[in-house]
Amino acid sequence: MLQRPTTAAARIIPALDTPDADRAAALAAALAPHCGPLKLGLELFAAEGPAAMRRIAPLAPVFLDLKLHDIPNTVAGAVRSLLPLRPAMLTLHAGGGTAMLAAARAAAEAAGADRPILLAVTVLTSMDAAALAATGVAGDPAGQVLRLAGLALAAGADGLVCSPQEVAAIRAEFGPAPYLVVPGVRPAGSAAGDQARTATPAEAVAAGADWIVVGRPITGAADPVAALRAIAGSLPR
Ligand SMILES: O=c1ccn([C@@H]2O[C@H](COP(=O)(O)O)[C@@H](O)[C@H]2O)c(=O)[nH]1
Repeated sequence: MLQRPTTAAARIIPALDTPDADRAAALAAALAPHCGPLKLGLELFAAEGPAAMRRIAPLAPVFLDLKLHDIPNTVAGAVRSLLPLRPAMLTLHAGGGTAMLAAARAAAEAAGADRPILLAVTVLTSMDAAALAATGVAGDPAGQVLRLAGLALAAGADGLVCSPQEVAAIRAEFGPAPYLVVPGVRPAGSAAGDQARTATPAEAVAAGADWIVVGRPITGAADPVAALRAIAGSLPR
């Protein structure tokens, strides 16, 4: 399994959110020497499929962010189908429940010591309290994040995806063991876009994030490598 990062730059996971495999590969080649894993998500996988993964994987460990969410048998099958691509990290929705997460873990075990880190997505960072309430979950998103975190870790998830605003509470409740991967980070002055629960990269790492996921602030910059390096330079040592 992938080890925790030991340098500031290695904490940064750029999100290669584009439907264009050539653009993703060019970004990956430029960014890989200056960052940690590279994130391949739904936009690129839906457009280009496993071929995109095969192009990116030689450059860096790949965080395959497909957010699996289906009945246990189907998710276990999807995990088995993805294992030959050798993702370093793989996401599932914690809301899929205990049986789904346990089935994913059992399927991933087939890859032995090289299996991907299984990350349970708690509450999407684009959701605020009102958006969450509209789904029938009243109250502060942090309460639901902690509830899903406990369920997911007990079911066999290795770590969690959460917003920077819940990192400290998760560390206080679950300690140092779970891998925490944190999107929704925004350098000071950059646009939040559709992200609702944000903080700066430095705040996320200071709170206890292992990795931060950064998409548009890097990929939308005139000089993505310079943007990435500026974020790395802002992180606590
Ligand atoms: O709760 C979540 C889970 C995943 N993501 C993903 O992270 C990146 C963030 O991109 P930005 O451009 O920096 O907003 C994106 O690929 C999402 O799919 C998330 O944002 N929140």
